[in-house]
Amino acid sequence: MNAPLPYDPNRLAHCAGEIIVCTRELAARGWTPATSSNFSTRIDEHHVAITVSGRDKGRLTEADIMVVDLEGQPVATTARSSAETLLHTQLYKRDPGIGCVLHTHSQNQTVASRLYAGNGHLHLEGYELLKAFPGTHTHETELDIPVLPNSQDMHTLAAQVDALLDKGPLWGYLIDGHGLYAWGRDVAEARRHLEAFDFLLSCELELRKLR
Ligand SMILES: CSC[C@@H](O)[C@@H](O)C(=O)COP(=O)(O)O
Ligand SMILES: [Zn+2]
Repeated sequence: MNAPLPYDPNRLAHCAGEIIVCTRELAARGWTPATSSNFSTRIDEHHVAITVSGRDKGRLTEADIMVVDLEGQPVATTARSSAETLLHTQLYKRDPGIGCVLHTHSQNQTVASRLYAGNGHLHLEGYELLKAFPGTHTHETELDIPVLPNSQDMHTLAAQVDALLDKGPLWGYLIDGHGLYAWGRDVAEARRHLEAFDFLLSCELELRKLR
């Protein structure tokens, strides 16, 4: 077996700090109930900092962040990474420009995923906030958020995500009864996408109630 490639511990400390701050803020909004959700950032070409499985995401410390390689294998630790590690590493592996992946279980995300699972996607158009996504300069834009069937088999989910990514650019997807994945070049961009998706979902849910 080859020795694991080294990574810069200072870069890991930086990544862990970013994950901890971002995750605490999202947890404070109630988007990570009951230890759900997982978060990662890219350390370098070969390594990713990711949350340890099962930790309370509102109370993360550096000990709750570990390193995996792009195959999702732990590096220099016996800790167990997120059960959904593959859904993070598949994105880093496919696109070197991706620097951060955020997954949350907010009520908006979960309810919307249930309502639109039958359609396979939720259609958005006419919202100013669509400009939060790269390459979008007007509210006169259409965007479909895919909704995948849930599975406990990450290879099944990852294959469906790969098929979506083969079709064109994507910044996030819902999983039925589960939550939302969103990503970006760095933590700030991934978070902008996550917040935009959640806000747009909340608008669609509210409109459905009022109609
Ligand atoms: C606590 S139920 C949620 C989990 O099954 C899972 O969906 C999740 O988001 C968190 O899993 P984790 O292994 O802690 O990363
Ligand atoms: Zn989850």
